Amino acid sequence: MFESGVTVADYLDPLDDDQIQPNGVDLTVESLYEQVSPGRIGREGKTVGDRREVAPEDGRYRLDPGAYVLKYGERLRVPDDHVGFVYPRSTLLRNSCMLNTAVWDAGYEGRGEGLLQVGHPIEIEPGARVAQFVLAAADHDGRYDGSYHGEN
Ligand SMILES: O=c1ccn([C@H]2C[C@H](O)[C@@H](COP(=O)(O)OP(=O)(O)OP(=O)(O)O)O2)c(=O)[nH]1
Repeated sequence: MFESGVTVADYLDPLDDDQIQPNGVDLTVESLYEQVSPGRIGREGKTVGDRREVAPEDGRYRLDPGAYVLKYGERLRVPDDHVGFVYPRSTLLRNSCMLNTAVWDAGYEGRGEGLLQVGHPIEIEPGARVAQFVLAAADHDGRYDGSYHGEN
């Protein structure tokens, strides 16, 4: 079962009431980055490549097609007995863009990141709502204790 937006709101900060949706809570864009050096995924361990922050122009990001790492504006926590998912706002899809996301583990806490893929030039304002976080009831063995715990 998925929790209601009002319940999900208990696990995010900061938050305005207009971010609370029927089935989840909207996430905003805090900052965007272009990756400038390779990362690595080994059988043991991982590294994330270096990044260059994208600067807004006249109060908005003017994004050409490409891949951008997006840092969300809200710090969130995935409570016990739950798993989190982030979905893009459909307006992104309708504008030929996509936000790629992964699983948000029980016990994770932090200001997470996603991959914004821009298929057609788009303008996005810093602080604009771009995604929605939902929480589903779930069994789990242990809690997230990886290197991204408490990030950002
Ligand atoms: O789109 C997402 C999905 C998850 N997370 C956060 C929450 C999650 O609990 C944590 C770690 O995600 P995952 O387990 O997929 O990363 P990993 O590459 O397997 O890292 P680790 O080895 O630390 O588990 O990152 C994000 O920031 N963005």
